Amino acid sequence: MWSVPMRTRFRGIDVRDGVLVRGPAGWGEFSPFWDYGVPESRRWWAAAAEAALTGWPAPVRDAVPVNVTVPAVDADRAHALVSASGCRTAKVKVAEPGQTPADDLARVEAVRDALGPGGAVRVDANAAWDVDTAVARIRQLDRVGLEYVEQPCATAEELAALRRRTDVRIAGDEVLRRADDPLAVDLREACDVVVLKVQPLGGVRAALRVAEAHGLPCVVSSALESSVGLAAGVALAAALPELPFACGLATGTLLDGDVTSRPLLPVDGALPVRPVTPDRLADVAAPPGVTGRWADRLAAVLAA
Ligand SMILES: O=C(O)CCC(=O)C1=CC=C[C@@H](O)[C@@H]1C(=O)O
Ligand SMILES: [Mg+2]
Repeated sequence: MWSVPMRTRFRGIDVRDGVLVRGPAGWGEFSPFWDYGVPESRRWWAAAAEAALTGWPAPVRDAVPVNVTVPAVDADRAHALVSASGCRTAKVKVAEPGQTPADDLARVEAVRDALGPGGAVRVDANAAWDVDTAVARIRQLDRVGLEYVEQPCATAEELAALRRRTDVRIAGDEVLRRADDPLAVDLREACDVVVLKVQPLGGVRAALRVAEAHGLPCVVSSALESSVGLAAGVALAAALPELPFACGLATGTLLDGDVTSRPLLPVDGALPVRPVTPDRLADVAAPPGVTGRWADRLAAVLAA
């Protein structure tokens, strides 16, 4: 069990932790967020089991372009993060609690300034808006030119209603990864892009099936994993027949530490497709109380 502080609070999280498992095919990660219950966490376990027992399909590319992920920080910090990243695409968190529309606009403008006109800016609202609010906010943020807006509203019906009222592409994230059956959600009118996350979808092969079922362009993004979990995301991105957009897999830079001495961090806006060996487990070992909570959680997921 590992535990690492976040450099910046993200999604209300200050510390990220999880379980690594080793099997004949390699290492897998099980790290559902603490607010996720047992039924939802089963798919996260399936992803870890796949990595450890079976491994992943063969890659069709040897590098994966990635976006820098910009938390809900002030405009100056956002500018510095993007400038330091080496990435040509940035994903900016908007509509977070405590942030005003003016804060969001200032952050997005700073990111556009850091990237220059040739870069791509996307935003993620994590389902915070109703349709009318989304129309208004997207119109305002699109002043800088948006590549897409990720999960502006909660449901597929709302996304479809919004999509009829905006020219900016809509990407679906929670609508898929938190669905009871991600294969069965009807996204035809709702989305232009689907966001695939390996653990929430139950593994690399399961995510490839989701991609095939929806037939839309895909972006692979992380669940804020250690480099062991990120490697599964890279494997998915490397196995997709087409990869038209940068992926959200550069989140290693949000963690203040990692399970390996060779973390998966972006170089020139891309991650290499390569195995990750967790050789720093002793340095990032979770404290005893946290280890006990993970053991209980794993037992509950395996029991049912
Ligand atoms: O997509 C990225 O750039 C990084 C990953 C990321 O943003 C997320 C990871 C995990 C939980 C989420 O709140 C968040 C997202 O909503 O996409
Ligand atoms: Mg998202």
